[in-house]
Amino acid sequence: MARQEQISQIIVTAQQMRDIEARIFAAGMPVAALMEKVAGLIARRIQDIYPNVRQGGQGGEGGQGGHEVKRVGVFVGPGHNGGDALVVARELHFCGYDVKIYSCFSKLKELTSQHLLYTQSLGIPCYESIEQLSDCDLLIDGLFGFGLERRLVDAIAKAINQINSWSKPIVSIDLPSGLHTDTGEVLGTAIRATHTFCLGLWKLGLLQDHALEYVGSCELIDFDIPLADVQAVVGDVNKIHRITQTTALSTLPLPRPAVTHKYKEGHLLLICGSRRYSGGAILTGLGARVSGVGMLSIAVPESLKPLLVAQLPEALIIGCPETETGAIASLQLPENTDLSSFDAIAIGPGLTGDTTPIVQQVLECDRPLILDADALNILAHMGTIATLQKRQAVTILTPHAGEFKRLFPNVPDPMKDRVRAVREAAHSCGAIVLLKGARTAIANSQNSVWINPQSTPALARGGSGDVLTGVLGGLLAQAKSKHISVEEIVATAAWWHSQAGILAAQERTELGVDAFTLTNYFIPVLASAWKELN
Ligand SMILES: NC(=O)C1=CN([C@@H]2O[C@H](COP(=O)(O)OP(=O)(O)OC[C@H]3O[C@@H](n4cnc5c(N)ncnc54)[C@H](OP(=O)(O)O)[C@@H]3O)[C@@H](O)[C@H]2O)[C@@H](O)CC1
Ligand SMILES: Nc1ncnc2c1ncn2[C@@H]1O[C@H](COP(=O)(O)OP(=O)(O)O)[C@@H](O)[C@H]1O
Ligand SMILES: [K+]
Repeated sequence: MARQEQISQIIVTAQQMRDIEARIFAAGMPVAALMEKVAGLIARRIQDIYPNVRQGGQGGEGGQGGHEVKRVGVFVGPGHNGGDALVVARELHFCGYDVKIYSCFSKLKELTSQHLLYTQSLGIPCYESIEQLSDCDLLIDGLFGFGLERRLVDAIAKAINQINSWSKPIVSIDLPSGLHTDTGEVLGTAIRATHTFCLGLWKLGLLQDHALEYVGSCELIDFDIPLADVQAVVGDVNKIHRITQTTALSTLPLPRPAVTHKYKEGHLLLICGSRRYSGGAILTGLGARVSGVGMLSIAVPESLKPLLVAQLPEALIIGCPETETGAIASLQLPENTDLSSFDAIAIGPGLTGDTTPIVQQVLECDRPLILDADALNILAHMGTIATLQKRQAVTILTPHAGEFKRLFPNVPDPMKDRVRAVREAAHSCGAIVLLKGARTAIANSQNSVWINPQSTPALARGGSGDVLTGVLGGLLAQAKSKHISVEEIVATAAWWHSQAGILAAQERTELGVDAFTLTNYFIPVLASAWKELN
């Protein structure tokens, strides 16, 4: 696998980044040389996106003409994030931008202090009041990077709030100042960046939901960290993986073997729907359809059968006896079939809370199982950890934050640190847990985590989770004879779902992605990614 791809799949904490940095320095790389290299890359990227108006705007984002600027304001903090910013300031000055610096710290790290002296010798003005930078067209945030651990208060907090109030484009170096590098938590206040140039390796905090309002569009500035150093620090356990197109495509059941048949390509059973929530069953079925699964059976209350047959003519619709409320009363599988006949089972969407015996029965079977929606709430009532401890086969839970809290009342609040929460949850119950959100996070019981780095708020709509359950079920069923880890399959389903949402939103705006429409975008996304690969 190409180096760039390997780097793009890694996510680190602040401590891991410090350890990696220490190895590079111990091997002989001078600190100043590394700063020079990194900041040079940042300066070049800034010139691409924000070309200097004096040079007639030759560059531009992606070379197509960017946002021209003349005056650049650079905010300099006390550590090496400030040092990076000063090197950027100097380079932009030499490229003809009008650069002004703000720095209000009495004590700077040695290297940062030297760079400040040199910029002053070049005649680049440095101010202690941010007001002097209010007329700039572009702002560079080099206040704090991964060294920030304490809350921002007093003058610096006030300055950041004021900078945000100007509504100017802001480029943050490494991460928006004020965000915690690991949790993405706002430490008092934080810069609201337009672009974040993350240095070297993806920092975990940038991939946490509550950081998203602050990070703007993120890109990685690769500065050739040796993979051996990364591997030595990150290791293979407790790893945090960033899901990419490459990992997703390598997991999908493509190409198919030339000689195969429908049962070899997986038999999925969906158990879903009720008289009240019939749509959930349809959407889950349509999700399963796009996965390409060989055989699809869907157990629904008898009264829903005609509806499901009309929507999914290729599926075997199993009409089950229903309760007075129109929920499935008992699973009435076809003759010669029991739950062990299926390669995977997904249960939950639209079931209602009246199906506890069904959920219990399914939990007792030895098939790979996905629990979603109402099945999760029923599991929470049964006692998540005690119930799941009895299971031998793979279990996947796909809660949103509300369901998550009901399932795992003793795990720290996912609103604060979703990655820690999902990790502790998976560890405590032995299942694979997919915590839905803007940056869906998946953990297994061995503390490994996968984060889906791109998505769209267009997916924040009723029914889009049902589609995910169907897709995931279909992929899981197809994986039966292939040596693909279940975690990778779950990660791939999350990636595919988001990419379908992104494509749909590009074509139809963020308001045009209802769950039914979403199902039409899975195959176009896959077709273009597959074409790119081959
Ligand atoms: N690793 C790499 O590969 C590379 C790293 N590089 C760059 O180094 C950056 C990390 O640099 P860093 O370690 O110097 O920390 P940084 O984030 O600048 O700030 C820490 C300073 O802030 C201070 N401080 C903290 N809290 C505070 C508060 N609430 N209020 C006020 N002050 C507070 C704290 O002071 P102290 O705690 O001692 O009081 C300390 O001095 C990294 O993000 C990247 O940009 C590149 O140059 C090359 C490649
Ligand atoms: N802001 C967002 N950005 C990206 N994806 C989102 C956002 N909000 C929700 N989603 C995704 O939309 C889906 C919603 O699922 P869920 O809440 O279970 O809905 P439902 O049960 O109605 O189908 C999840 O896959 C989730 O990750
Ligand atoms: K910063």
